[in-house]
Amino acid sequence: MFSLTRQQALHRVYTTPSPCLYVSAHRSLVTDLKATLKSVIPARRERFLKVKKELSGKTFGDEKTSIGSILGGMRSQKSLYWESSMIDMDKGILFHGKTIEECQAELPQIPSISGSSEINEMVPEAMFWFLLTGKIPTQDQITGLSRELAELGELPDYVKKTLDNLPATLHPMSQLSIAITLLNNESKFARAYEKGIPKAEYWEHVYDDTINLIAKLPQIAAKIYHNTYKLNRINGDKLDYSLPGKIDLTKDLSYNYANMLGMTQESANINGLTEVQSQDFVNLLRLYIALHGDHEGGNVSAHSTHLVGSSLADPYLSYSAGIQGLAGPLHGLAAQEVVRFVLEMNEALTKENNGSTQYTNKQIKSYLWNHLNSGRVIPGYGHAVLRKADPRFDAMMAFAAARPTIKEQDPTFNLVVKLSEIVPDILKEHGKTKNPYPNVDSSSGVLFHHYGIKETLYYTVIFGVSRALGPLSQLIWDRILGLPIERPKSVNLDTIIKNAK
Ligand SMILES: CC(=O)SCCNC(=O)CCNC(=O)[C@H](O)C(C)(C)COP(=O)(O)OP(=O)(O)OC[C@H]1O[C@@H](n2cnc3c(N)ncnc32)[C@H](O)[C@@H]1OP(=O)(O)O
Ligand SMILES: O=C([O-])CC(=O)C(=O)O
Repeated sequence: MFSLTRQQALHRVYTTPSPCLYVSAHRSLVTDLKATLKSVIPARRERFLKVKKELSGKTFGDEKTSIGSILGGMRSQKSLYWESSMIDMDKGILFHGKTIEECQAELPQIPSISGSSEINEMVPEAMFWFLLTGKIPTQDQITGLSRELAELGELPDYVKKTLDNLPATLHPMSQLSIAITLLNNESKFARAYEKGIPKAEYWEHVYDDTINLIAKLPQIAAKIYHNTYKLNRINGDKLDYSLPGKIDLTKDLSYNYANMLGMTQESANINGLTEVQSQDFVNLLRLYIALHGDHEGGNVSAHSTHLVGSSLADPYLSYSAGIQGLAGPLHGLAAQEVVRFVLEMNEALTKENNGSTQYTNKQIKSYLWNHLNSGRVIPGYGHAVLRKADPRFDAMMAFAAARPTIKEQDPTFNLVVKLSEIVPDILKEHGKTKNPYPNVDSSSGVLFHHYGIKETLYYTVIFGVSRALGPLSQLIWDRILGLPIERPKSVNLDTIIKNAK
């Protein structure tokens, strides 16, 4: 008698449409594309979820890949080569095997001007040098690199003009990706490729483009901030697009970024910071940009940069793709979402308390439950790889702890700290999140907020200035090592079912 193999039986179970779905698809009067799509969704969704539920634990044929991984964002699948950093799910990020504390102790810092803040931080230039070479740079090497970046920092006119003409309503991250894409006009790699250079020479041009891009990011970012939020209207309708501070060739990248934002004593000092506060803000940028530079290869921004670069698109186009991935709320945009969430919660609970900010933990918990029950995530919590509090979160908190006035004077900061004590237990009780602890995005925006950068939608742009460090250093290595175009195989549900083992 004809008998089905186990594979065929499985295939039949998952491919026979349920009678009611069959009927409803027949009955619908399909008149346009969207309606047609709508009519096929229920059966296809039901089948997908059934396969996901029942076959996730199985492997695809004789391969090690689990079906859960194919259908679930390739979580924990080892399929990318990345040298500069690796996440240990309990220890957090290790840069060439070194913890954040070790990097802070070993990487060069830039001493503050005397009379100002005594606490200094590692600088992004040193982190970039370390990520790219695996070697700890000397102070002199860093001074030289800072100078080189400062000399390349000025934007070409066409980039400035394009940024000046973008609508202020355009999200700062979209502006950032546009400006980076425009710089493809400068690409030495694209020009050299057009001429036809040997593969062994690719990396040198990718290196030059990378340095040029990293150098220009602070001015792009400062311009986006001023164009979007701080434009001065003069003479009625004439707009002043100039930045409140310039690039100082003797200074490091973070100082120059702060200067162009107008946050130093030497610039317009737009928020009226004291000398110590503006030194601290520069140090905040140094720490933040160094810390956020790399988080192994699988995160969306790093992976997008690597993927697009694998087609031999130049570093500008590749990193612009990375920026677009960073702009998603489950990734870098969480930096803005956290502060928005905290401010909205504060407003709602203050209102509920008839104008008093002395609301209770019980009220906070109930607010969090309402938020979760409405199907939304709590921004700044959870992680795809980490299974403990993000050590970058701890490092940012340590920055704040070393400056006691932050805690003494800033209720928003204190609310973020309070949430970090309350949310993990709520998420554990909620029972879905694999990591209920705060990630790096919980801590960063609120510190920028503290120094007067209150425009929440801007925070991820600062992330974008940083994230260039790791993915672009890996891109240089991709070309040194001649890595091929990335092209994994995709499979449809029928094939998955047929091959489930
Ligand atoms: C720099 C960075 O990118 S750090 C991450 C920044 N992003 C955020 O802070 C946004 C909030 N966090 C999240 O959405 C997630 O934790 C992510 C995107 C970071 C990781 O996603 P995943 O690896 O899929 O997490 P995980 O496996 O724990 O998810 C399981 C379930 O818990 C839910 N979950 C995860 N984190 C949270 C959270 N913070 N709040 C509520 N629910 C959550 C997921 O949405 C998922 O629900 P589902 O089964 O209904 O789809
Ligand atoms: O690693 C991730 O998936 C997200 C993250 O924290 C980062 O990219 O910094």
